[in-house]
Formats: sequence, C-alpha cells, structure tokens
Amino acid sequence: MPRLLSIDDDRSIHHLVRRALEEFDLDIESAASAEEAMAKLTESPPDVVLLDVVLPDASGMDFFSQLKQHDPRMPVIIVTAVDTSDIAIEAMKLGAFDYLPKPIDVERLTCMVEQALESRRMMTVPVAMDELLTPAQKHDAFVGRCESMQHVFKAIGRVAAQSVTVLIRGESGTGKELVARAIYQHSSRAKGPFLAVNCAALSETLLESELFGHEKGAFTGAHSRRIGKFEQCSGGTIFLDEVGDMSPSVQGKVLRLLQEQKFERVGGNETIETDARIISATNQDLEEMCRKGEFREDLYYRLNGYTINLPPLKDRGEDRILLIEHFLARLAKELNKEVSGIAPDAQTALLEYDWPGNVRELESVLRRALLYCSGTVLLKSALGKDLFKEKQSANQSSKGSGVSADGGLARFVEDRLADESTDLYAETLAEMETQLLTILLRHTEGNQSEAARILGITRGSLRNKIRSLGISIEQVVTVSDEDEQPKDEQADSVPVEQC
Ligand SMILES: Nc1ncnc2c1ncn2[C@@H]1O[C@H](COP(=O)(O)OP(=O)(O)OP(=O)(O)O)[C@@H](O)[C@H]1O
Repeated sequence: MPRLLSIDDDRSIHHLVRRALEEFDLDIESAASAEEAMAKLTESPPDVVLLDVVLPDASGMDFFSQLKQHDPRMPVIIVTAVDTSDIAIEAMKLGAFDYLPKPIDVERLTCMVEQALESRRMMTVPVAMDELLTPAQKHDAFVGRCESMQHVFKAIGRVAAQSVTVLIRGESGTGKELVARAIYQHSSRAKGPFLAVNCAALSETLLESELFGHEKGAFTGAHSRRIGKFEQCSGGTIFLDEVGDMSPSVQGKVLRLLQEQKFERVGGNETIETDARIISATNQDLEEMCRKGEFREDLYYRLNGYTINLPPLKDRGEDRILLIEHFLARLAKELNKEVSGIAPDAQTALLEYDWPGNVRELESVLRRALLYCSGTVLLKSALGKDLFKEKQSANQSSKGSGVSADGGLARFVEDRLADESTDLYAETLAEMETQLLTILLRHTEGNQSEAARILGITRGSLRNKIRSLGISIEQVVTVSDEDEQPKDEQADSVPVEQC
C-alpha cells in the first residue's frame, strides 16, 4: 500500500489529512518535527510527503533540500500559510510537486495527493519488457513477443541513453505511456523527475500555464505565481502526451524551449532556463497536420529526434493471447476472482475482434467480463454480446470505452437471460452503475468532484467505483468532445487527466 507522510507540528492538520484521505488506499503517517520526519523517512520511504514549511526544529527550505537529497523523485507537496507562499514558490522551482495554502481545501488536497501518487507510480514502478511477470511482482509488465513489439523494445534500449527527443506514435491505447516510462527508466535521467502532461485535456490557457507557469494576474484566475512543469522538471524528463493537440501559441513556446532551453512564464519577463528531456506521443497524423498548417513543421522535426511506432493490437498476432492471459491473471487477483482460464469460444471471439481501442480496450473488456464471471473459467457469455455488436458498428468511437451508456436495461436483462446467467442481480447492478457513471461523467466533462456531488456520494467512493467498473475518464471525456461540448475553461478547475 502506498505511504504518505504528513509533516506538521499542528496536530489538527494530521487529523484533517487523515479524514480527507480515509477512502484512499493509503498508509498515512505523521511527524511533528524535521527530526521525527527524517527518522520515519529513513525507516520506510513514503510515496508522497506533505510538508509544512514552518517546523519547530528546521527551516522549511533546508528541510525540503534534505528531503530532495534523500530521494529526488519523492513528490513533496508544500503546505503553507499565506505569508510563506514565497517559500513554497521557491520550493517548486527546486522540484516540489505542488503547494497547498492553509486553510487546507480538502478537495484540492485529495486531488493533489492523487496526482502525486500517480506521478510517483510512473517514476518508480518499473516497466518490465523482458518477460511476462507474475501479477504478484511489483512491475508494470510490457507484454510483447511479436516481431513489431521486439523492434519497439530494441528501439527503447537504443534511444534511452541518448539525450535526444523521442516521438512515440500509435493509436490510442497501444502503450505509448509505457514506452515513455520505459525510456525514462532506462535513461541517465532515471534518478530525476518524470512528469506527464496530457496536452489534449487542458484548454490553451491552462496548458500554457501548466507547462511554463504564470505570474500573478497573468489571466483571470491567476491569483498567485505558478511554477510550470518545465521549470519543475529541470534535469528530468517531461512526457507530452497528445502533442498534436497543442495550440499554435503553445507550439511556438515549446519550439523556442527546444531551440534555446529558455522560456518565460505566462505574463512574465524573466527568462528561465531549463534542461528537461522531452518525450512526446501522438495518435494523430502530424505530417498531414504540418501540410495543413495545423502543426509547425520546425517543431515536428525538433520533437522527432527519434520515432517509435507502436503497432495496433489487431496486428500483434500471438501477443493478443499473451495479453489476454496477462490481464486475466492480473485482474483475477485484483478483483479477487477465482478465474484461471478462458473458454475456447471466448478466446476466439476476443481474437476475431479488431480492438479499435487497442490494449486499453482489451483490458477494459476483460475487467468487465471478470466482474460478470462467477465460475473459474471465463465464458463467452461474460464478454457481453452487446458490447461486441456496438464496437463493430460503423459509427463507433475509435477510442471505444467499453461502456454502453445508452443500452436499454430490458435488453440487457433479456440478453443475460438468454445466456443463462446465474448471477443476474450482481451483473445488472454493475451494468446500471456503469451506465449511470458514464452518463454523469460525460455531463460533468470528467469532473469527478462535480459528479460525486450530484450523485450524493463521496469522491473516494466514486473513484473506487470508476476503478472497479473499468470506466476510463479520458475516454468518457473524449466522447463528450466529439459531441462538441466545450472543454472546461475554468482556471481553478481540475485537469481531467490528472484527477
Ligand atoms: N503491451 C502491453 N502490455 C501490457 N499492458 C499494456 C500494453 N500496452 C498497453 N498496456 C496497458 O494498456 C493501458 C493503455 O496503455 P497506455 O496508456 O500506455 O496507452 P496510450 O497509447 O498512451 O494511450 P492514449 O493514446 O489513449 O494516451 C495501460 O493500462 C497499459 O498499462
């Protein structure tokens, strides 16, 4: 279980932190002084630290530097009273993860902790390419024995140690983020930070501010200075996902950064230098975008120091069977199911399907199937006929969320009866919950806090349900974008890819 260490001499803060995070699967420890914190850190390293910069026995900045020396990849969230916010900003420049003013806003705290844990996971959970690992091992297995995936693994090995930019290409859900993490973990920057930014999930203003930071008053809602990811990540690696979605203005700033390693915060004059390695990824045809004038050609060449192409799942031959076995073993453990095999007709159905949402969709389909499955063998009936029909229809989303938000309940029950289900109550509840949450998350454009408020449940319960039902927020929001609903423009809103 991940560990959080809260360092503050005010006991009421520890109490608040515990209550706010009680629904996280987190082991929460507290320390009232720098000395006590260091003893706890040394005994057992935490995955995220909340640090009050005013401690009885140390200056906040000195102690922050000690923490960073101890573990440069540990996300530290600085907690400050308003009059210490300058210290927090200084700490951010030196690589603090984020900062939180007192009085603590519980919503922001939970959001930041969630982001910090994800960031820690990306940096520290090894991506294992060499063999199929058992689910008990603490690795994210990168399954691939087919020839094209072996090329990918070799390319990762070749490019990791060089300090060139890398452009990872492939359809959605093919494993681009795994490739980026594997490159980082095998590079000479592996001890430095790795920060990921999804360029498609933020409006132009928010993305610019997320990457480059902003000065107080730079735009409506910019209440204080913010340090951007490029500044925070100096000496580390930044992963720009969905890079084709950057606006022309952000493209121009990223180009200058690649040419000169320099930039200015939004609304600022100070020129800042950074040394962050850029790995980017896209599922778009950047060459075509260059031809149409939608993507800067000079930036395309700068980002594309080396290209890694990920094949779609349907072209990975026997890997599909390995992936099915891998996910069945992992998900059975995670969902506490006894399933140890798959019926031949179920396997054939999975192999015949063309998987527009690629590996992510396969994982999502198997997760739902396991939720429905009551025996030790996964039957074809658990895969859901509906799902396959819908997925193969002409007007489906290329992302494929694995969720049918408009299927009728009566039809679902009839189908399950036809399949001779013996677990109809649990199956129907899971189906209804999936549909309800999908519709609502589309309505709130992926904003989980808002969705939890409307549902009348806590954000933690919503998050648990989203995970156990295998709903992908990113995909839900993508469907909403296709419906031409506006993206969230609020400066203080929560980026959907992170929260
Ligand atoms: N070869 C693989 N072996 C095991 N798991 C994989 C593999 N490829 C992808 N996955 C899993 O599939 C999911 C999607 O992968 P990932 O997020 O890396 O895809 P992506 O190409 O970055 O998607 P997107 O374009 O939508 O951002 C993740 O849970 C990842 O761990």
